[in-house]
Parts: sequence; structure tokens; C-alpha cells
Amino acid sequence: MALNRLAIQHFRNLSNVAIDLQPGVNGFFGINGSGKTSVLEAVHMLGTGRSFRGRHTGALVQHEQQGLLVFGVAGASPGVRLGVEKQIAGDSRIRINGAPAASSSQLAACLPLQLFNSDTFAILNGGPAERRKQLDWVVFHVEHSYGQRWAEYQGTIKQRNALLRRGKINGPELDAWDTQVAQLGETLDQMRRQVFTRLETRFRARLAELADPLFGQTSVGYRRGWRKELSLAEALIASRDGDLQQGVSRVGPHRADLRFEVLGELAERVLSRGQQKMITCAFRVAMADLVAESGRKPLFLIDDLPAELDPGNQSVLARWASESAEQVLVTGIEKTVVGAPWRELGGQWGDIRMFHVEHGGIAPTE
Ligand SMILES: Nc1ncnc2c1ncn2[C@@H]1O[C@H](COP(=O)(O)OP(=O)(O)OP(=O)(O)O)[C@@H](O)[C@H]1O
Repeated sequence: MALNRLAIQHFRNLSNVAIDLQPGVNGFFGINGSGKTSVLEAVHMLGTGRSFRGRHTGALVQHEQQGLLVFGVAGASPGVRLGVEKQIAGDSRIRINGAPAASSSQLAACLPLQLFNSDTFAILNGGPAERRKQLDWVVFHVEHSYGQRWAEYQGTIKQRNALLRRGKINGPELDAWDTQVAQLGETLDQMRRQVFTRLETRFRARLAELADPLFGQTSVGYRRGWRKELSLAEALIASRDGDLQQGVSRVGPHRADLRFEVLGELAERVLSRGQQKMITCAFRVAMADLVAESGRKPLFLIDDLPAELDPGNQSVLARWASESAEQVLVTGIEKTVVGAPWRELGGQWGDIRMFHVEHGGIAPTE
């Protein structure tokens, strides 16, 4: 779904801006510190309810202001009106078509987003939580009951952890929570596994488009969060003693991970940083491919592409975005450099709407 209108108030150095975006590519250029990343950050907030640069609202609200507001209209006319308001004092409101929304997952369902920045390019080296989040983004968009099931599972794990911390290791109470954790956990794993199989196929197809033969030797595996030979119920019993010592449940889908390998070695140990970034791009684009098949092409937010990829790889990502995304918001310092990989594509994707970002103001340019 494309974002047609974007209005931002008191978000970092963006005081009060309102712009019309086009489907296809929207480029934002300006010097360091002008506010380019803040534009992407505000759109990210509109699609997820949070920033990608930390959770502290006080850092996002413009100095000397009390709250921020991001508003957008997504999709074909009349479109869906999305609004996020956050106050430093702690109040936070999400509105969809003027009505209060219960959770940020409702925003995510309206505006699927994929972010490409220096942090997301580091997915191979980071902890499992970030990789799990990627898989869950796809499952959430493909399996509609997943969000609800995941919330229920998190609730039961929280209860189990509370019992463990109180030392209730063998009581019937723990048995009851284990039964629930096992049932919900097996369901989540099944959903993830089905989606992962489809995702892996698309990932391999994207890798096959890259010239470097090493990418043909790259694979991704899904680790479900407990030992292969055990059911989750058995794994929960087997891990009780250790769980009790640590006061936390150590097995289950909340411990799942993805493992990227090249020729049987962890990819991060074999590949250069640039190669790792292209693996990340291929994976994220494969994620978008799968979500697009379920009817909603995502919006890509791409921060400072020239700083991350060489010109050849920038062209690859631009082409992939033109196939998998509904819309792209891309930033960079130089106007001509921001536009270069997209202009090569010609057609609708080569016709970029450019915005100059300067001291927190945004002006459309030719
Ligand atoms: N809460 C805030 N209130 C006002 N200004 C802020 C706030 N937080 C950050 N800033 C300023 O907002 C500006 C925008 O930062 P942003 O990261 O968006 O810039 P950028 O154009 O992406 O820069 P770069 O090219 O260096 O990455 C910076 O000058 C920063 O110091």
C-alpha cells in the first residue's frame, strides 16, 4: 500500500511539514543533520507505532515541545487515515480513520513496511531477536491469526516465568501453564514453519539473481527454539530444572532463530560486509515478495543507500524494489546520487519525486 499524504509535527527537527508522495520512488536529499532520516523514522512510526532509533519518546519529540504527531493517508482514494500521537508525559494515541486503535499491529496491517538501513544490514551479526522479528513480520502478514496467537503465547510465557521465579517447579499450576505453552507454541511453530518454507524458496530465487557464485552456496535454516527430537511439552519438562535456576523459560518459539550459512559455515564468518548486506537485501526482498503475494505490496524505507552499497548493488536493490514494493522512500546527501539507481530503471520507477530537506523543512523540487 502506498502512502499518499504525510504530515509530521514536532518530530525531532521536523516542526511542521506536510507533503504529497507518489507511488514509486520519493527521494529525500539534504546535508547531514537536515532531517532526512527523521522523515523515514516518522513514516516507520506510522506503520509500526514506534521509531527504529530507540523507544524513548522524549528523544523523538522536538525540543521544547510536549508531544509529536504523525499523520498519513494510505491506499487508493479515499484512503485509510492513520495517525500516531505521542506525549512526553506518556500518553500515546493511535487512530485509524478517526477511530482509536487498540494496538500498533492494526497500523502494521494497514501499512506494511520494510526498512533498509545500517542496523538492518547488520542482521546476520546481531542477536536472534532481530532475525525472529523478520520472520514474524512475514508470518503476521500472511497468517491472519498469528498476531493474536503470539500475544496469547507471550501472556502464558509471562505467567510461567512468574511461577518459576516463585519456585513452583512441580506444582499442578506449572503443569497447567506448560500445557498451554506447549499447545500455543506448537501452533506458532507450525505457522512459522509453513511460511518459512515459502520464504526460503523466494530467498533462493533472489540470491540466484546475484552474480557472485558464493550466493549460490548460501542457505538459511529455521531453528524453532527447542530440540528437534522432542515435542514442546517434552522439552518444557526436560528444561524445568534449568528454568527454575534461571527464573525464565528457556525453550519455545520465543527462542527461535534463523541461521544463515555459506558452505556450512556461519555466513557472518565467511562473507564480506558488502556481501552480508546483499544477503540481507535478498532476504528482505524475499519477505516483501511473499507479503506482496497475499495482496499487499510493502513500502520500502531506504536510508542512505550510497553509503551502504556500491553502485552495482544499488542498482540491484532498486530493481528488486521496483518488483516487490508499492512505494519507496529513499534518502541521501546528493540529489543526483540518490536518484541514480532509480533513473536507470526508466518508466514509472525512473520518474522520482524529489524533496529537498533543509533545517527540518521539506520542499518538493524538480
Ligand atoms: N528531539 C529533537 N528535537 C529537535 N531536533 C532534534 C531532536 N532529535 C534530533 N534532532 C536533530 O534533528 C536533526 C535531524 O536528524 P536526522 O538524523 O534526521 O538527519 P539526517 O538528515 O538523516 O542526517 P545524516 O545525513 O547526518 O544522517 C539533527 O540535526 C538532530 O540533531
